[in-house]
Amino acid sequence: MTELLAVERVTAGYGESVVLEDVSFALDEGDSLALLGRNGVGKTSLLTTLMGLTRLHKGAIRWAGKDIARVAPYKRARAGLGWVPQERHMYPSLTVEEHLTVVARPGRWDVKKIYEVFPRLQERRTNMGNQLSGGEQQMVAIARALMTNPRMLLLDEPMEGLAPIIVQELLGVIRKLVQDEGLSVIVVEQHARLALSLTQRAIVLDRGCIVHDSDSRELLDDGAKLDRLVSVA
Ligand SMILES: Nc1ncnc2c1ncn2[C@@H]1O[C@H](COP(=O)(O)OP(=O)(O)OP(=O)(O)O)[C@@H](O)[C@H]1O
Repeated sequence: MTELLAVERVTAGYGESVVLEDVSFALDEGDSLALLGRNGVGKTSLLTTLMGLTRLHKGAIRWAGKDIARVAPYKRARAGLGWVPQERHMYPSLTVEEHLTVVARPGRWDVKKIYEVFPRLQERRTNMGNQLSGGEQQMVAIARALMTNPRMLLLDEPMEGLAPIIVQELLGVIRKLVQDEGLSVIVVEQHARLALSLTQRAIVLDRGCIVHDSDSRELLDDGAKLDRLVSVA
């Protein structure tokens, strides 16, 4: 497999403050990673560092073989990093379909394919951004990122605040993207077991450092260790 993303000894933060320290990992095309850890350990900051939205103090970030440490966020998005932020960012004046078409870039993901994977969005295609449930908004946020035809999707707590039945529906969709479509993903999730069930590999952060890196299966099978690593004391 070809290396898609390499994070090498990255130390990053906000201004002078450091929230990620000496973080290293690499992912190949098609890999799926669960990024776990307690609140405030730096999971979101790792995603925003990949997008170029924090200050990189030290280290290197390589994307498809190129150093992107000094590349602007919009160019990283254009190069194939599809970020789905926690806040979802719906526009009340745009319909579901307009949310999708305004960001469309050429590639295998188009509105037709989106509706095959998210039939619920087809049903809601003429609804405005403020006429959607939380789960539907999350689906639009993911679908919108897919419309840019990314090579990797960065999902920041996609299940947050959603009812269990919607979590199951969304889980099915993300599983389809990872397993059937072979899309590379990094999933930040408080629901650690759900994230582990979706991915091949897991990294756990604690206070900005990687404290665990293994197959997702291995961590899922060791419940005591998982609880020790991610549960609130
Ligand atoms: N824009 C910012 N400016 C300054 N500090 C920030 C900013 N965003 C986050 N931080 C700090 O960086 C640290 C890591 O936060 P981050 O949101 O990355 O953690 P997290 O693991 O994603 O947490 P959560 O699960 O609560 O979202 C925290 O101490 C937080 O207060």
